[in-house]
Amino acid sequence: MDRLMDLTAYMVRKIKSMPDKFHLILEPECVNVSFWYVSTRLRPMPHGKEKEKLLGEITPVLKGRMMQAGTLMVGYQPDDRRPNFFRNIISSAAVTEVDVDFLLTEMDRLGHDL
Ligand SMILES: NCCCC(=O)O
Repeated sequence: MDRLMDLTAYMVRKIKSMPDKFHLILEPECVNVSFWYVSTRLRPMPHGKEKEKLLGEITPVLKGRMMQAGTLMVGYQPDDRRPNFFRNIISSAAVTEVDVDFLLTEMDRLGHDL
C-alpha cells in the first residue's frame, strides 16, 4: 500500500507540474486521483463553470480515443458539483513512475486537439 500511495503522490506532483495540461480537482483520497485533461484550445480560458462544462464535454471523447488506441484505460464520472472528470486509480504495485509518465503523455498526445 505504501508503494501505491507513493505512486499516487508522484502522479499528483506530475499533474501539478503541468497546470496548463492538467487540472487536479481534489487532493487525492487514498489512491484516487481526480483531474481534468485540458486540451490546447481550452488552456487560455480562465478556470470557471464555463470551462468546467467544456472540460466535461471533452472527457468522454478523450476516453473514447484511449479505447480506440488501446493504450490507456482511465475511468471518468461526474459528481454532484462537476461535470465529467477523470478518476485514476493505481491499484497494482507493478505500476511504475514510467507508466504514470506514459499515461500523462499519452493523454496529451490523444487529446491535445479536442
Ligand atoms: N458511463 C460512464 C463511463 C465511464 C467510463 O468509461 O469510465
